[in-house]
Amino acid sequence: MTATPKEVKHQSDQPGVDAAASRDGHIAAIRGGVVDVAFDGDVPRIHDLLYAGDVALEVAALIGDGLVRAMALAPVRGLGLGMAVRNTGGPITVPVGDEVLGRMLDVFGAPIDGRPAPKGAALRSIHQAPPNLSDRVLQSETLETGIKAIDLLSPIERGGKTGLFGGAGVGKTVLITELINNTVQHHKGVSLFCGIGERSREAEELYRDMGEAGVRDKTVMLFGQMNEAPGVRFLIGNTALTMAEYFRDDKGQDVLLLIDNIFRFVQAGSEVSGLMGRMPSRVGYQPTLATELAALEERITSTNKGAITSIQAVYVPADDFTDPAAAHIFSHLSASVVLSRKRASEGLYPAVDPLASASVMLTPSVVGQRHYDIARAVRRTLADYEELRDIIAMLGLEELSSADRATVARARRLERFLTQPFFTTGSFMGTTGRSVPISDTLDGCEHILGQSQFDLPESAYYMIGGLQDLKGAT
Ligand SMILES: Nc1ncnc2c1ncn2[C@@H]1O[C@H](COP(=O)(O)OP(=O)(O)OP(=O)(O)O)[C@@H](O)[C@H]1O
Repeated sequence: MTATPKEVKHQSDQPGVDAAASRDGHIAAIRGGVVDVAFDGDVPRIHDLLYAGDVALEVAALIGDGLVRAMALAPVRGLGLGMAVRNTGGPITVPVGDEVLGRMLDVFGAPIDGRPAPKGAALRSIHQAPPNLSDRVLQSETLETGIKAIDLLSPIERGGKTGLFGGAGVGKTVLITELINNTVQHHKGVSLFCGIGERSREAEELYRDMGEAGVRDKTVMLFGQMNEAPGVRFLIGNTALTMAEYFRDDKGQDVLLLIDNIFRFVQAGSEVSGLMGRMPSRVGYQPTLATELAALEERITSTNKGAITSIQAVYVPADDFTDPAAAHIFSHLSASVVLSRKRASEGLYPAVDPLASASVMLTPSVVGQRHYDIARAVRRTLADYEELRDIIAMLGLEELSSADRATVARARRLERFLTQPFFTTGSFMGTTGRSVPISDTLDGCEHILGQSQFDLPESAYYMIGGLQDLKGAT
């Protein structure tokens, strides 16, 4: 490693280049969001922050002969070959502490909410090692969300990582916003929202929603959205983790970390990798996909000082769950809520696929025997119904045995009972949201599973809260 002097001296020794102190270099090549910089004196280290004018660059590879390859963290418009580049001599640092609460910040921890920069906060490098294995703790407690399908079939682990998987437009963002609405208010510690590569307007909407819900002052919002350079989308997760780690390690607080959308982090890594000249691997992804993802995901853990509970939306390209990005993300999670296009197309929101969603929490020792048995019975009934669907399509419902007909009646009511109106969609659905305690969800499912004849039509079970709402329908 090269020691770099703290002060930057400017001296002109090249025509057209105004700064060439031992720490300064000049642009040798520009390829999209990747810039090669040549240094005559000290060569920067990996992760050092460089500036070409006011465009920030982060060193990603050392090529040799004084040449480094860096990711641009802003549009490279205006940069030219030979332009002077200044090495700051250290990595990106961001403010950490209570000063960032209630703020909307970018990858540098700089404000994007129009208010002055957080003052007096300590600065910390965004690149940190994950905690030692011996410091990690596993918890066996669930985080109740009030969303029936999730609490019943894929309970979220407190201090664990949950993924919300789904293709385009099946309701990931709506679900994560509802989870914020239902959990942030009751959460005792702080919450961090990290927006990666999604629409910029969603950031603005969320900021307003948080203000309206009165939870903004215990929340930090970080955004590297789709209009930003791939380098920003790649690093914003590290910025969020650095702030989360401060609350966990220095303040001993519990942190709720919501990420929308972790797939965009992988995608940004693949954009950068292509520009860096690495050969693509499976399905065109970067060869370093697994290590890049692990470097980020391994930092999201709970230690004996505090817990980080994370909920991550995962875009699944072309609804293909075998996609390497989706498969790798999956391997880091303790619960996965899978959203299905078929359910969304039938209006069964939230479009949770009851057979594909799973959680390590769904064991009798954690959720209790009754919950476990009901969840299994619900799955079995829905799986049986899936098998009967083809027969019904070919021969009609009348050809089924009376036992099978009862299964179909139960399954169709369960499917509808597991839908629920959301608070966050109230404005366009014209309904008020419902948060359902798990005890009501269990009672409702148990009731449906125990019947073979139903007085009420299927539609009575659609978009309600607990069974009390059903009584209202009679
Ligand atoms: N719980 C719900 N209740 C009613 N409508 C919903 C619900 N969830 C999703 N929708 C409908 O589906 C649309 C898409 O949802 P959303 O934007 O959350 O999808 P997404 O999976 O995040 O999509 P993208 O991948 O494009 O970001 C919403 O605008 C809404 O019309």
